[in-house]
Amino acid sequence: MPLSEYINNRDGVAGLKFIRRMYFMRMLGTFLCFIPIFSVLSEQHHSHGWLILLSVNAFIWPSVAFLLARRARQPLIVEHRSLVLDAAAGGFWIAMMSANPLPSVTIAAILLSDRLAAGGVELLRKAAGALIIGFLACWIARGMPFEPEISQRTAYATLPLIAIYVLAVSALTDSIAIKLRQKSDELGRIAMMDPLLDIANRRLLEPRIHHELNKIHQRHRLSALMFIDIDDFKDVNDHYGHKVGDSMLAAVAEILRRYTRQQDTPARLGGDEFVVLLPNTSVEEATAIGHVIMEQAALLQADHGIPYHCSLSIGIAFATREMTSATEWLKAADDALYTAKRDGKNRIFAC
Ligand SMILES: Nc1nc2c(ncn2[C@@H]2O[C@H](COP(=O)(O)OP(=O)(O)OP(=O)(O)O)[C@@H](O)[C@H]2O)c(=O)[nH]1
Repeated sequence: MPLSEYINNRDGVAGLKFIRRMYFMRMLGTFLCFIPIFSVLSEQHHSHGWLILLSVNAFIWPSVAFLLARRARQPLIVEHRSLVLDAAAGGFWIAMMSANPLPSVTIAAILLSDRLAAGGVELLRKAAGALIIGFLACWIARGMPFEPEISQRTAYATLPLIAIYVLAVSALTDSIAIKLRQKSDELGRIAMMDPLLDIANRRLLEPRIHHELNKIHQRHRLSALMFIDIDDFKDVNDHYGHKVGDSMLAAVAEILRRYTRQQDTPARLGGDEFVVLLPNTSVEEATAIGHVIMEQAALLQADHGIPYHCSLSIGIAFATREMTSATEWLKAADDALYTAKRDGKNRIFAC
């Protein structure tokens, strides 16, 4: 992913960070390019004026480009323009060096690969065009000189550019890759969570149910699926509004998080329906957990000021070796819940 795409997805603070990073990279790049270009120009006895212009390009331009981007309404567009300008300047200095091969090829390759990383193929195309135009304009104006000889001094002067800049670009790319990985992990986590309550959703629950079924098929053990539904929840919404309904859902989710064990997976399926996967759990243990959850829900009215007595119906189903899918097990738990509701609500039915 090009840097610009990464930055486009981020807020202004991160955009500013990007501009700062580019400032550092431009300072480093122009300084490292300055050394071999200065070496060639002085060997070719260019006038002081050109050496001063080179110094301005190397030491003043990076700060100007940084300020332009910082003050711009659309800093990224301005920064991209500066990157294209950098490429044109690179072409110009290559022509001024009479296309001296080692520094010319090194500078062109670094400029172009850097632009590819920063703005993808589109920026690369623009930068390559600017580099060629900058080069041809200056080269033709100078009578198309070519200087194939490389002095030892220029060869050594090019080495820091090759070594240090390539390392710096790799370090920058690595730090961005780490950030992208962290972002992707965070997005993965969000995708598995219910957007309203801080609790797992079906996307996380179903693979876990499937995994548990596989375990049950491998070695015989008892595991339960608990289906929980708030009784007459529609009345809560109708009488007290959705906000109170939402607080009740959040409070029930909190109870499920607190009163289930570490190996359990409490999740919200949708609406006022919750499911808890209880691996390696006996009938007594599952029923005891169900009772604790119901007792805590009954306390919500007094403890959390929820203006409605909260009662729950719970259906518990144990996996059988015949069950092959999460859907089958969920259906068995849903059927158990239906029985609890039908028998008068505010109760547990286990099968
Ligand atoms: N506040 C709130 N309400 C929701 C949300 N999602 C679904 N609901 C409401 O939850 C209610 C679910 O009601 P049901 O489970 O069908 O019926 P009930 O009133 O609970 O009756 P029983 O299940 O028979 O006890 C509906 O009124 C939905 O509009 C939500 O995120 N927030």
